[in-house]
Amino acid sequence: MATILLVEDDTTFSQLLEGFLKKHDHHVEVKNTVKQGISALEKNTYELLLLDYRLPDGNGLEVLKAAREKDPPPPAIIMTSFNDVRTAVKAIRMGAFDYITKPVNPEELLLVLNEALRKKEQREPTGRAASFDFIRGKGAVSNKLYEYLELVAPTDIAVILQGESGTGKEYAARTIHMLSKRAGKPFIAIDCGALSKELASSELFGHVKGAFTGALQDKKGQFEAASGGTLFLDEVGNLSYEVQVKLLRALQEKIIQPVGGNTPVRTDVRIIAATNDDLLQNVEKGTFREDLYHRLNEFKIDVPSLRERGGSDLTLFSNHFTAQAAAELGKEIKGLSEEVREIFSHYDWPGNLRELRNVTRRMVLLASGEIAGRETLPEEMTIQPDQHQSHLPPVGTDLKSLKEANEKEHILKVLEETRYNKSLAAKMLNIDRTTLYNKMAKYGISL
Ligand SMILES: Nc1ncnc2c1ncn2[C@@H]1O[C@H](COP(=O)(O)OP(=O)(O)OP(=O)(O)O)[C@@H](O)[C@H]1O
Repeated sequence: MATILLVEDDTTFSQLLEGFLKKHDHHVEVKNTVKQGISALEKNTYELLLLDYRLPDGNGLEVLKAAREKDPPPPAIIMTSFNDVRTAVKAIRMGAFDYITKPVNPEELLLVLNEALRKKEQREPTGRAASFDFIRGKGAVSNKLYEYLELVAPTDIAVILQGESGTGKEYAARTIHMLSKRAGKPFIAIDCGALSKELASSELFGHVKGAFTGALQDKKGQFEAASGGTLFLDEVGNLSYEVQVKLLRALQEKIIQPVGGNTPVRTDVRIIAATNDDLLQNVEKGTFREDLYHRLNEFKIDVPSLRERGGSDLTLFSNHFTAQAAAELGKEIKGLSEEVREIFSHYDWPGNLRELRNVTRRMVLLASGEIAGRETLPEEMTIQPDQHQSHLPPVGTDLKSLKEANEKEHILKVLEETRYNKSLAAKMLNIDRTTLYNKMAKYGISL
């Protein structure tokens, strides 16, 4: 049983959810606005947050931000529409545990919720690396990734894993740990994006009683908890300058100093850092210390996006996630239909493996036969570009309309040529992805 804060403005839906969660022995408190959500967080402690993205006075990310001030910050799940998957990706970067797309399927929610609560427990100090199903992939790009993981694993060098959200950086870090001589010791993952400036030092290095208001007793930090093992710093670019200085010292001198304490403590941890951003750019912008960058960057591994992994990996991963969801949900699903595979191959997966896992899990939940078909896909994934064309007003004869019609036609052509790989299409069109998305929205192309 967990105490859950649900922030959702649709009252009918929130009542339904509340009833459903209560039936599963959870205690639920419902708030309808960002303001109410933040004020509830100030007064009470919750084990999990369930946040609607669009709220009348703002969005769920604002509540998420306020939750980072809590020690420890509770895991949060964002509920969002499929079209807002990019927002969800942003939420994950800000420390959300996961997202689910609306309309929310209660069984799916329960699954994600239990996973979040389980993971919360695992993250408590001294947790060993939990067993996990790591799929290597079989395309050339995936082989290269695994080769690098194997190569660095037996050493003690610091590693930066760079890749888009949901590409499997934490999984890659766990793999390095499991293949290393530290495998028998703890693997501790810290989501630096989820820590406030104030809490980050105490979370990493610990504190002594009385160090600040609320420090009621000595607390060991994660450096000590991971002793002999591996510390995974996710979204390392989010650490404040002050914490970066302390981290550098910990890495260089292998000693840490708990907040408010005078006695240095020796540490022995291997650091693996992950980032979505190009940290070097952050160095140039002055938001990330250059000396720390070099210290962390003893070896850098690019974790490929799902688009880059190629079709055979897409099949491999979707089979894996389908089987995984079928086992978890006790359903007899054998696979996905050919039509679904075709749609998958045209979609560009901005949320990468996490999004593929979420989409397949939902499909397994909704499927009634042995094969999950097109009808179980989120509707937005099944719209063809030519369907949009028929909805558009007829092309005018003025120059502006002609130019736009040409532009639209050209974008569609390039999208087709690239099999709807939007990154590649943007490259070919010599525009950035955001511009391409804007133009697609303008012309009603939404594959
Ligand atoms: N190699 C893999 N084999 C099987 N599943 C994987 C693998 N990599 C990732 N996944 C799945 O994708 C999900 C997201 O992976 P992970 O959390 O490692 O991504 P990430 O890159 O660290 O994300 P973020 O940047 O948002 O922190 C995992 O929970 C898991 O379900």
